Amino acid sequence: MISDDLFKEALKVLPGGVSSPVRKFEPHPFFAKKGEGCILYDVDGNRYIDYCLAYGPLILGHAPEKITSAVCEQIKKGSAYGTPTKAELELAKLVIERVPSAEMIRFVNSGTEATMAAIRLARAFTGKDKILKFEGAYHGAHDYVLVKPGSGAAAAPDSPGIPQDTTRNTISAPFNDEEAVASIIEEDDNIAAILVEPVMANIGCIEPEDGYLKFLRKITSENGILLIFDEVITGFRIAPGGAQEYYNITADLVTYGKIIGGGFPMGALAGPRRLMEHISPAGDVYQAGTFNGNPVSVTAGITTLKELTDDLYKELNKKGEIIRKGIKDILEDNNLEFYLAGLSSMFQIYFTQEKVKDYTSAKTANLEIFKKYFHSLLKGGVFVPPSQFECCFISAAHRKEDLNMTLEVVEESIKRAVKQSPR
Ligand SMILES: Cc1ncc(COP(=O)(O)O)c(C=O)c1O
Ligand SMILES: NCC(=O)CCC(=O)O
Repeated sequence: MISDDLFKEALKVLPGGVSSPVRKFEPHPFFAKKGEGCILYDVDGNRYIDYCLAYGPLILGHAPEKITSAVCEQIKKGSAYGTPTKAELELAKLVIERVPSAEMIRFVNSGTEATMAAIRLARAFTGKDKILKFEGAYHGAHDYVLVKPGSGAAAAPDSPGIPQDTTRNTISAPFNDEEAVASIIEEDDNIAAILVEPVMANIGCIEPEDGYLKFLRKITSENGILLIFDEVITGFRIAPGGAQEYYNITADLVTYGKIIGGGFPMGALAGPRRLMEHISPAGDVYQAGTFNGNPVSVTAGITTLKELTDDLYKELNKKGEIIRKGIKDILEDNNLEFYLAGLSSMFQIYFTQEKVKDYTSAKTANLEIFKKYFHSLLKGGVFVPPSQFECCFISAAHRKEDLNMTLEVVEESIKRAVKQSPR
């Protein structure tokens, strides 16, 4: 059966034909058959150089041999125990080695669970109710954070089904705007935490302006507010110690997901002992899960972190530079002033001439051009997330030839998309 037929079948049994809204695009998504290195194959016989990489976790590419064999060995010994394991202790230590601010860690099953637990802990610790997040930031699909969210939820914001009593405790501010945050804090002494994606990667890829994270650190410390870095995307991607290391800022709590599970379901919440010891059963802030610290995910996480050496990060950064320099040249050669964003092994082109620094400027992007660009890339054998408001990722498995081939397809696709779209 080909993707077209499978999608028709899927629509009958899966809401929207998919298991997560970001996966849907017109006329229908392709159905994946297998992934190998940086290549994703579909059931229709196509192959794509993959820059979606399952939305970020696959930093080593699809099915890396070391992970596959470690995981297979683990599965033979059991897939869940409901008891502690030596492996989760090993992963905890590996994270703590890389992330100096982390003295303790709680493993959960997703980024969503991690931010939910972080918020609960922050509220319990500070005795305050509200959280401040940023417009266009996505922290998962739970009630506390679906206020002006990014990613797929940007198209359908403020989901029905969330009590106003919940969302009234979530304030959002424009990113990279010091005054907005300062005035909210001045007027409200009931803020438990600022929750921030240090690099906003769910509305494309927006870096913090110079000094912005430092400002957040200072204003939170001065006002008894916890600073939570949501590093579900940046964690173990932009540096071994994530955005805390990259920008040299120490957050109070950090949430992880994606890469930490080595391509398997996992999230985590990490921080100093003084905070983490409030989590049950050490403390009374309840957090639990049947699959927390699942040995299969933990094994994949350990194997992945061990592969992520300084040399590998250098290589990944170099690949990011090749792609970004290549796209910059394409834009210049064609007299196009679109905004190119990215760092390390992350990138996105915004089809706008504005400098993108927050949700409002990101929203000036021409989505018609993006759609044409996306479909043209797909036709040329390059898969990126199907939304202007997601980020593209590069893996250790992408080779120079893949990057060069990609740049050819990108050039053709940008030209075609612009030509076909009235501006
Ligand atoms: C920054 C950030 N936080 C949290 C999440 C939620 O993670 P998950 O999809 O694993 O629940 C995501 C997912 O994309 C994310 O990008
Ligand atoms: N950047 C948004 C995501 O990664 C979400 C993935 C999903 O829900 O499938």
